[in-house]
Amino acid sequence: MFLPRFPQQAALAFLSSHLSTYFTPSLWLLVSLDRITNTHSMPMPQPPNQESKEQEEATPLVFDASVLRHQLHIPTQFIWPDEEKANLDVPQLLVPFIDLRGFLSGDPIAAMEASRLVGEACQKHGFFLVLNHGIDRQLISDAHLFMDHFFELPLSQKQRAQRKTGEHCGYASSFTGRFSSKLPWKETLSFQYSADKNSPNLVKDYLRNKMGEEFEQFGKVYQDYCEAMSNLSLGIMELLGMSLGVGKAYFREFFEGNSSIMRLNYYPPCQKPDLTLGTGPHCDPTSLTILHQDQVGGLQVFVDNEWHSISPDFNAFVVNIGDTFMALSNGRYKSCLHRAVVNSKTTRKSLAFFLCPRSDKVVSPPCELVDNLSPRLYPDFTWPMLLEFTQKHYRADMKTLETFANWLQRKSN
Ligand SMILES: C=C1C[C@]23C[C@@]1(O)CC[C@H]2[C@@]12CCC[C@@](C)(C(=O)O1)[C@H]2[C@@H]3C(=O)O
Ligand SMILES: O=C(O)CCC(=O)C(=O)O
Ligand SMILES: [Fe+2]
Repeated sequence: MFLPRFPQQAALAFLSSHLSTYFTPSLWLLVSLDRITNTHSMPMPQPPNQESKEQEEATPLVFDASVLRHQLHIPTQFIWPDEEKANLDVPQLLVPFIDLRGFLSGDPIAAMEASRLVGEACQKHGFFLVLNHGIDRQLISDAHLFMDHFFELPLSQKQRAQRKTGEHCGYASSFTGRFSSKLPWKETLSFQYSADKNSPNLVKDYLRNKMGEEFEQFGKVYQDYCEAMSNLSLGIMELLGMSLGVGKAYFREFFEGNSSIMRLNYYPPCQKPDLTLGTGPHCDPTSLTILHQDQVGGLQVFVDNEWHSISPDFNAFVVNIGDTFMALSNGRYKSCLHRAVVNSKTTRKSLAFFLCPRSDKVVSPPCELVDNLSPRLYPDFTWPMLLEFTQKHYRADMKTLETFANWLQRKSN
């Protein structure tokens, strides 16, 4: 159900998010509030008529999964055009499983082999999996468990951390405030992480301040998780540096003190998964993404003109190159289009750590990667400049850096 902000319906929206705690799903089905408001009669499933469609399109929306899941028809704003619609049955992507055990224990031969595999995958599509990464299993399980606690809260409580217009952190139920079509079927909670020694508790403090004292433990889990992700990404930066022939210290040092973004993606079941998308096609504008998906599956990557899936594996992290690293490698390594599909039965969760350089770092490739045969592809920039661009221009193709470069050029004229 959509919760338009007309006075009478706003009251119902409020009621719905509060009463959901006490009403069982079967009761909800009987007391379908929108049907009562629109027709003053008990619900009879019907296709949306023109009038209700127009009303739906004209009013701001709230994505409340606890209510939406009982709707027979999903709102048009979530229906993707035919050429972009999800295909749930796609071939698997061949991605290397990179065993980090030897590298992490200091074995130089294992490090060479791991960097070779990483380099190969990054030239093809920029996706690979890491195993034996050294991250505590309990920490990963806790990070998933605390996601359930958060997203199962009534909407009004999650909205304590509401993402505001122009900001990229906080709680967002879909992108209802930002876009009016092709909306993703998901809720997210995003926050900033800093590896700077002067901000040791950024995540913990942010979550406690937004959500209240009782979220102390919640904050601690994600503070620890981000720290673990930051360390793992610095290790991967060593492998990337070796594979590009600039030495293992180069990118590691570049990302020390990183100022990154953590995002919890929560995809409720959708009654029409073939019409919707959990996350629309995009390239990550950030540097490196380390993703942990639960056992449900839904991540797809566009390679060789076709969507491919990456199956979930609790023991593995999915790593992908983002646009910022593509620029740092002077285009040698690919930032690849990907998306997430949803399903009709099970909620899906993923934890995404987006590595970003400290805000004052200039993104410029090392001189070893620039010569007559490989001239500079992108201008110098800082991460906050690219972030400003992606917040103002939604992109669903692989040309973000080119369009960003033109935008920078126009801005400087
Ligand atoms: C649809 C989008 C949301 C996003 C920007 C983008 O155009 C593509 C990726 C998304 C992402 C992922 C990492 C964090 C984030 C802030 C970013 O820079 O790129 C988000 C953007 C967002 O949520 O606004
Ligand atoms: O949930 C997923 O599998 C992918 C999410 C994603 O691509 C993102 O958050 O940028
Ligand atoms: Fe992504």
